[in-house]
Amino acid sequence: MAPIEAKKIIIDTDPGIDDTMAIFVALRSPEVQVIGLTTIYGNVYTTLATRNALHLLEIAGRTDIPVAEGSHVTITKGTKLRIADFVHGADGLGNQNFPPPKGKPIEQSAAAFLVEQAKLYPGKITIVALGPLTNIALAIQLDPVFASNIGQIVVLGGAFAVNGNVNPAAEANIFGDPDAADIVFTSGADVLAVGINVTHQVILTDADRDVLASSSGKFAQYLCKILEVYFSYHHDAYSTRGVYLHDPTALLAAVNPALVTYTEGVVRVQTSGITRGLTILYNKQKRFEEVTEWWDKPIVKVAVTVDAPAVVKMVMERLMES
Ligand SMILES: O=c1[nH]cnc2c1ncn2[C@@H]1O[C@H](CO)[C@@H](O)[C@H]1O
Repeated sequence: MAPIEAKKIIIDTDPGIDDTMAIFVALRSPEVQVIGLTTIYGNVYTTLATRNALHLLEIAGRTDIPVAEGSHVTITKGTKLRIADFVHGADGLGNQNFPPPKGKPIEQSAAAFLVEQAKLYPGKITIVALGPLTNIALAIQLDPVFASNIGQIVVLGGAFAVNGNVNPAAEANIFGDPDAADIVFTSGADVLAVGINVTHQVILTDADRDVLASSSGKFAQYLCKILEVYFSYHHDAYSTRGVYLHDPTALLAAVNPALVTYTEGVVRVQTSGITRGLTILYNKQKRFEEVTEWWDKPIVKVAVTVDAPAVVKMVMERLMES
């Protein structure tokens, strides 16, 4: 039997402590081949996201993987960005003051890289989008066939029928660029949204962190250095005893789709007002009298359940390998 070809993935990322976990888990997942990282603002500004992405690949010994720098502004050229340094530390990596990386990003922009790779491997590439969706929306605008060329876009974002984490309406990645998110959700691409309604079920506990700390694995050791800021933020902001594994859950949904179940419908994003960033899924159960903003838009997938113990187990096992 021919060996199963590893799924090609590009991680669009704003590292970020949980981004770091997701990137490391991806590099330890034989089911996928990471063919590039593209960077975006969110947890940090884009320049720092690029620096951190290069640094993480150097830590992992994977400088063969290209990093393409993404947009510094929103899709509407907005420069007033919301940066979650209070969740990840000022450097995005738990205030560790790591030395600057030796490597450089490639010349191509993130959007151009995404377009090129989707053309090279039509239907074969999965984008795992861990930050605001500006780069993906730019790729959609750059190339009219990008949405059909791309295999799947797994979006870590949205708060479907639950409160957000920026405010009661909005989840951070969608709030970061709601216009871009609406472009992606209505593009016709195969989109799977993994929202915080799902990722808030996946918790790495204080006890799990102790187990990680006892591992001599390179990734486990590195993570234990940077996790403190993420844990203390969660202890202050939520009453959970542990941290949410947002980005690793989305990544593992791409690695093994059987870890989540999903429903299908049309997703629109509120782009203005007090509910800016709100994600609303129309489940197609009612035929409305009126023509709505949802009616003629393509269907996407929205995750509804996750096998949380399996996700935590995979994250732990893969991070603890030496
Ligand atoms: O409270 C928060 N505010 C802003 N960003 C957050 C918060 N909690 C987690 N994240 C970051 O945003 C994504 C999930 O929404 C995750 O990538 C996480 O790192």
